[in-house]
Amino acid sequence: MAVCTTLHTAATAAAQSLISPHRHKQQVIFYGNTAYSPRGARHHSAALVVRCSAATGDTVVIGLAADSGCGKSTFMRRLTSVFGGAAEPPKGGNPDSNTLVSDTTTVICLDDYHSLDRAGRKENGVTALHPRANDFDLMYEQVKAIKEGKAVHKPIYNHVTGLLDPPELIKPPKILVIEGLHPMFDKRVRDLLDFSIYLDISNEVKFAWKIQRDMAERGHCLEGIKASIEARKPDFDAYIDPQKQYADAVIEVLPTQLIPDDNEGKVLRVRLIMKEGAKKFTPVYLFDEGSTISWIPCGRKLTCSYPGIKFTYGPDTYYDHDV
Ligand SMILES: Nc1ncnc2c1ncn2[C@@H]1O[C@H](COP(=O)(O)OP(=O)(O)OP(=O)(O)O)[C@@H](O)[C@H]1O
Ligand SMILES: O=C(CO)[C@H](O)[C@H](O)COP(=O)(O)O
Repeated sequence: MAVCTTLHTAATAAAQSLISPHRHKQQVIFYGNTAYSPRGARHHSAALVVRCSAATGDTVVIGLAADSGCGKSTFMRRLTSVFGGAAEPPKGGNPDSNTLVSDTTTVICLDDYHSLDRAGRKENGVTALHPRANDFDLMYEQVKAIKEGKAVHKPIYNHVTGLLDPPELIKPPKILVIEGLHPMFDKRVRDLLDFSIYLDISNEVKFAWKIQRDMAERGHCLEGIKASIEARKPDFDAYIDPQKQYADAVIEVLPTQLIPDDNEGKVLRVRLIMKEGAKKFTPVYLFDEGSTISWIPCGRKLTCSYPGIKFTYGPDTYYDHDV
């Protein structure tokens, strides 16, 4: 249950509240000469702002799953800015904290629930993707507590040292995002999620992104990155990839089909797969439900080799459910 307030910038006195059956919080801004309130009332030359917050005050929890180097941080930065405010590490805390806090949203990285540090994983011959290297009991207890409005002391996995650092305090935000390798792996944690997203990046694209990032920013050599990708593959297939069947939305990023024999990888094919009947969210469409758009630039006018754009919509099935 959410309480929503609509505010009209050209009619400041006109503010009204409504109760929505959806519990998630959102701010929707409609611009234009004519704006419609959710009840259908008409307002001219106004910007309509709808602000919703949970009537019960509990935290909305979003899960974002993907393999390392698949764009979780990049996607999160965009998402938190959509929810409001710039996301920053907790002030005065551990400089190597993986947490990001904004006005509305706290993003915690599930790497913080590694139960084995870098040396421990090496000793036990397991990768960070293996369930044995992660503490799902603590993950469940802490996400549940935050969802119920309680602060927790969450551990920190330090990616610089490879060690487990002293915990940091996480206060319950309006929106909690848990991002990492396993947000949908443990059923107890999965059941706490109000919405879940899986970034499904094809191998070709994943390798290109990871190689470029790890060489430029993390000082790894090409051979080392390739070896690490190979070593993680069996655990990725066993423990990470299967989570996509549970996601409310899957974003697939694949090589383009618009450029024959493309090896630059700059143009990508993206498929947004949305589960039908997700309880708390309505589907979104690139243009409009059911529409397909194709744009081919005129070769005589353009000197570049861009292949154009295609937006295609269609119903499908994915892991036995309608999408
Ligand atoms: N949407 C995108 N389009 C193009 N490149 C992208 C996109 N998202 C991510 N990348 C590239 O992939 C690299 C890895 O992305 P990012 O650091 O967000 O991944 P990550 O999943 O958070 O990784 P890790 O878990 O290892 O920290 C980035 O440096 C960026 O160059
Ligand atoms: O898959 C990963 C998620 O980010 C990391 O490899 C894992 O967290 C271990 O980190 P590091 O390589 O820094 O020891």
